Amino acid sequence: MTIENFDWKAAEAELNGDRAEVETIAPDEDYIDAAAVPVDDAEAHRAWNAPEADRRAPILPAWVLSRSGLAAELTRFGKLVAYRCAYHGVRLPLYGARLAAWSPVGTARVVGAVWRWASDAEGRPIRSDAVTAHDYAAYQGLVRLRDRHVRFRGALTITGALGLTGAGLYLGFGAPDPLAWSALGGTVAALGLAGKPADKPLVTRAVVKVKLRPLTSPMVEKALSRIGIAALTAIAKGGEGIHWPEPISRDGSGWRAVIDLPAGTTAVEVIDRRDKLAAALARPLGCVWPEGQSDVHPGRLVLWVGDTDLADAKAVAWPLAKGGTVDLFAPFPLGVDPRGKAVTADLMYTNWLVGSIPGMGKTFLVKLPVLAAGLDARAEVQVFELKGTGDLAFAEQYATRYASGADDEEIEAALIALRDLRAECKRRARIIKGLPRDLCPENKVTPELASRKGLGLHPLVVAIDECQELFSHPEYGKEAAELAEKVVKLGRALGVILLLATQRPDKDSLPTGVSANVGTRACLRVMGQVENDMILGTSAYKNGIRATMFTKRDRGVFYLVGAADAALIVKGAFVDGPAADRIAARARALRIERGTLAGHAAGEATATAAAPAHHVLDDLAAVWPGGEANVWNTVLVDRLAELRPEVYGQWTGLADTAKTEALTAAVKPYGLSTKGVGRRVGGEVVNRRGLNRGDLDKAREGRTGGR
Ligand SMILES: Nc1ncnc2c1ncn2[C@@H]1O[C@H](COP(=O)(O)OP(=O)(O)OP(=O)(O)O)[C@@H](O)[C@H]1O
Repeated sequence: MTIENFDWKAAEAELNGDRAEVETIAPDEDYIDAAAVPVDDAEAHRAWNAPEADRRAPILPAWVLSRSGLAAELTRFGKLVAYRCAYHGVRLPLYGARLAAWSPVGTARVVGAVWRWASDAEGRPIRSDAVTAHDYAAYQGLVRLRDRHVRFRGALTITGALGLTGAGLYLGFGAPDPLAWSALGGTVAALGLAGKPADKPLVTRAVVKVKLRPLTSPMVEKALSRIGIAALTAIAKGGEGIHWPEPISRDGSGWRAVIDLPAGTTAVEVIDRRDKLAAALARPLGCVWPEGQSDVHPGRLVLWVGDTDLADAKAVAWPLAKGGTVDLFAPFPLGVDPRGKAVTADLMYTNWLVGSIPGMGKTFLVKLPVLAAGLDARAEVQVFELKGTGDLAFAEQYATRYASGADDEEIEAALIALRDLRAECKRRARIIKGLPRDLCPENKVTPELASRKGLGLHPLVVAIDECQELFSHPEYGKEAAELAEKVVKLGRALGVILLLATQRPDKDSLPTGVSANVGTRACLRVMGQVENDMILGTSAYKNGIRATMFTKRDRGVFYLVGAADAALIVKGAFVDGPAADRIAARARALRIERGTLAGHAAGEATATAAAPAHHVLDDLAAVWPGGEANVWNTVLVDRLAELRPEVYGQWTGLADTAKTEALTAAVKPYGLSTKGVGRRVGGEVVNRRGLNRGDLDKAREGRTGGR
């Protein structure tokens, strides 16, 4: 059966098992095709056991669950109260003057009201009626009633007046000043209020409420039909409509609408016209955030419309600014999404790339992982800020290497660091290879291995801000690019993390081998597709992940790719200079306590030449003569000197006893001690101090004393 003459009613009846009479339409002769296959197979429909997928709505809105969301609401309320107090506070003299001006009228009104009450004025019309009706008996009764009222009320009024006069005299002549003035102020205010003209307000309004309308489906449909996408424009003319898989709901400080666009229209097309959508919804651009949900299908659009412009939102506080430490093997806080929900990111097992045009908050963003690494006492941090403004100078307090400047000297320091990083990667790879499977099941650094002092597998985070200065350097650029690519590819699993930030993401300034292999990408505002894809990854732009849509006002706002399954829009936490210094001081204290403050932070000169990373225990294992259980120290010292003359060469000139003592002292901090080892030399047994291979292996596994 072809699509055109498919009988839905018949098929539905058949699917429902109804045996109703169904009229069959004979297919047009022209369409008869012996080999035709039914497009909609009722049998297959019936047999298909569709998997059930529950979509559960959250029990509580996301902002209630997020500390930052809640804090944002409370702060907004607090600020409103403070603003109102300030607004009315400065107008108090004006309000006082108004009350004073109205108080004579108020006095007249109060006196008049009391007079009318005391003289029983309200009974006057009834008494007049009795006179007019010549009803003398009723009149006499009313007059008696009036006389009783007047006597009683008159007495009360006179007593009240005397009381007030007495109080006035006391306040005027005997009372303490504050009481007298308060009473005067209160009386004038009360009389002023009594005399206030009905059409004149005492206070002017501090906050004129602009009532935002909730987001409704007709509003969204109308807006979508006006953004210039043919299939959406056709909705208004009766074309295929959009579908609503979920009701429009409150989400954080905004509305969230989930929309299935007409068949063949993608969310990316709408994202591309975000400005037009904002105009059609009559909301500021920073309030309108369309996103795709490509894991469902490319036509699924999630439209979030905030109450306030993200660019106007207050700077986001960093939860670790006031206290706390970080475990780099768990995510650390980075900022909030447009809904106010906290966003976290990982630093372990993933390298970072941050990019944007100048002045959008790149360095502020780099601060966060650098500070987070600082707050993990195990981590070693190296910082190279190649702009020379000292934006990351806080890290000097705990970084083992630090350089700030755009001159060859600083650029070379970064290159040397990369060389050392490659050597460090090799060393770590060798150590990890040598570790037993149960200690290192996945051939990568685990939190336990990173915490073991002495193994040298601690997290090593190296940040290079304005890395384009290094990669585009005529002399060092090529080597740096090769090294960075190797480190990015190999270091991840070994706990060596590279954090690169650039304001010029093109292929000369950011080697493609590096940009293609980075796991976490953050892109603040960029101007074009090429830069966007350089930072966020190939096809990001095509898939609607476009940092080009951020405006000049969106400082600190970025697309984050790689931290979660989907790309996220994030407003980064804001840590200013003094706050960064305070956090860095905490990072330094953590290292002092752990005994790992070293390098630049400890006042040591930063390595200017590539000093290969090494460890005496690893070196001993490397030079150990094959098949020997016990080896003399003297033999080992000679072999070590051959392996690393620059380190152990100083021992070669020593006498045998001195050599033995030097090695004994060098291994002692790691719990390894020498013992007597007998060897037959020229037919005689010679006893000297030496090491045992089993002891060495044990010491390598659980050694202490280093980082
Ligand atoms: N998360 C943020 N929230 C609010 N404002 C921010 C945020 N991050 C940065 N800014 C603002 O943006 C300005 C520029 O930031 P930053 O110096 O990090 O820019 P940059 O991209 O590194 O610039 P350049 O490339 O010139 O160094 C800062 O002075 C700050 O006021």
